[in-house]
Amino acid sequence: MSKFGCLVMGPAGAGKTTFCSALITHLRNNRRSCFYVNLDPAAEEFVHEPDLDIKDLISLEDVMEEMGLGPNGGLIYCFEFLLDNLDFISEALDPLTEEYLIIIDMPGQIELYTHIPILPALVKHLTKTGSLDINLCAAYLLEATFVVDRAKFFAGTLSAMSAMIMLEVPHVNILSKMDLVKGQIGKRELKRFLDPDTTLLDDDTGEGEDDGSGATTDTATLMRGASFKRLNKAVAGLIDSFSMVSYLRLDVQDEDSVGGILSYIDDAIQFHEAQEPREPNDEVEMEYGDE
Ligand SMILES: Nc1nc2c(ncn2[C@@H]2O[C@H](COP(=O)(O)OP(=O)(O)OP(=O)(O)O)[C@@H](O)[C@H]2O)c(=O)[nH]1
Repeated sequence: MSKFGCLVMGPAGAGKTTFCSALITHLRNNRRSCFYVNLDPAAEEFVHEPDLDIKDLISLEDVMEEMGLGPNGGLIYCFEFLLDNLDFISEALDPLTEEYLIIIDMPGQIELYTHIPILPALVKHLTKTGSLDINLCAAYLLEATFVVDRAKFFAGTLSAMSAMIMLEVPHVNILSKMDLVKGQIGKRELKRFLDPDTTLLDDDTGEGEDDGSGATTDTATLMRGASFKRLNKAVAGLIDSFSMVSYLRLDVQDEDSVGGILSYIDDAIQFHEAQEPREPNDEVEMEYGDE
């Protein structure tokens, strides 16, 4: 029996749970079934109650208290415990038919996506034949407000790429909270972030703006000096060579935006084998300010 799922990832506060909730509302409005899995052992509040919640297996609060661990060490302990108890997931997901979209809400600790091999082990269990065999798409969220700080945006893009490389499942990148940049960035400029234009890293004037507070803004946070320029160039080359990096725009208040992203996720899942991904962002349809 085929199963379909979406693993929702991204840094802390990127809007993962809000996106899951918008997806569930959209699916229900369109009479589609979904099964919501919360894998964040610290998450407390949900618009839609999870159908499966890691907290019923282990809670971060208990781990921190009983093991004397901090929040990050505690989270890793929770995931190691989950990997030792994968039946908790299998037993819940096994009976689901292909009518369901399984939505998996992940925690935001960046370590999970970059340098600990816990996620690949989990994804392997979810996707490989012989276990659950779910056709899985990863959705990686990055906050649209990062576009005002290019160094931050490209660092976020590198972490999205890291997750992409580590998991080896169909992957969509999403710029979340588009409402927060509406009216602040022109269409042409926005397009340079949606299909990351690495010359943005060269646009640094080298001076930065000093607002008199001792802090500097925007381009001032980019690295400078000859060695930093070389590093920026190497990062740009790496992102350029990875031609699949592009972002979809998410505005959770806009039903069409949520529906559009769902259709990319559906496509990524269904046509993974066809190797003919759609080209996102050929047109920027929504208005996000004047040129
Ligand atoms: N303006 C705006 N705020 C949003 C949007 N999505 C989420 N938020 C807010 O951003 C904050 C974090 O949202 P969450 O959905 O909890 O983010 P998360 O990625 O699940 O957070 P963690 O699980 O803690 O990593 C909340 O205060 C949300 O209300 C959005 O599209 N627009």
